[in-house]
Amino acid sequence: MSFFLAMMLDPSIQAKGRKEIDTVIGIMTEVLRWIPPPPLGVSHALSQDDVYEGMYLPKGSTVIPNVWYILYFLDNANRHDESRHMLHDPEIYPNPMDFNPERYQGLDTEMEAVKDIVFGFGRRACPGREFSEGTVFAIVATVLATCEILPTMDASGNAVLPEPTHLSRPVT
Ligand code: HEM
Repeated sequence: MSFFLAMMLDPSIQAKGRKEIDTVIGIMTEVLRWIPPPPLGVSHALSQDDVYEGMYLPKGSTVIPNVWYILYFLDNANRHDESRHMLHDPEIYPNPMDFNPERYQGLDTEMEAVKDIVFGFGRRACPGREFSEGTVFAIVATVLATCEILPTMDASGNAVLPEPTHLSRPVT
């Protein structure tokens, strides 16, 4: 849904994706960063006592990863040394609520860093990641190649653009 919303709001990105297949991965990554499907990841219970940034966390605590605004250490030397980054950190992703696939400049390291967060981390990271990436890529590429995503029109023929607002709670 985020993909269709983004394409409707900016037809120029849609046109670029249609023309240059290389940009599809950037579009796909930006869909995942812009509105991460699990904005608070998946919560876990600590199996042993832990300390995070000087805070003592006893065994059994529930930990909720704030993927939207998470603090995350990257060991990739090609990226920001010892940086912490979040999917909506304005220092890493300027104007984070703008949908801008060009922010990755086509660099795999930049795009992988987003997916390393969206799909969770450590031993319980999403086992469906590769499957999802392949499926989303196929859907995005096929839709862009065969369809034009347009907004609805009012009685006078003016485009009615949806407001990109989001709920701050889970939807059941
Ligand atoms: C865009 C699509 C998807 C996203 C963003 C996503 C994201 C996630 C996240 C954040 C977790 C929790 C990781 C953690 O605990 O740190 C997770 C777990 C999991 N995902 Fe996905 N997922 C996606 C699609 C799928 C698909 C298609 C499958 C199966 C075919 C799948 C199967 C699972 C399973 C089985 C777990 C639990 C792993 C465990 O607890 O050991 N996911 N996913």
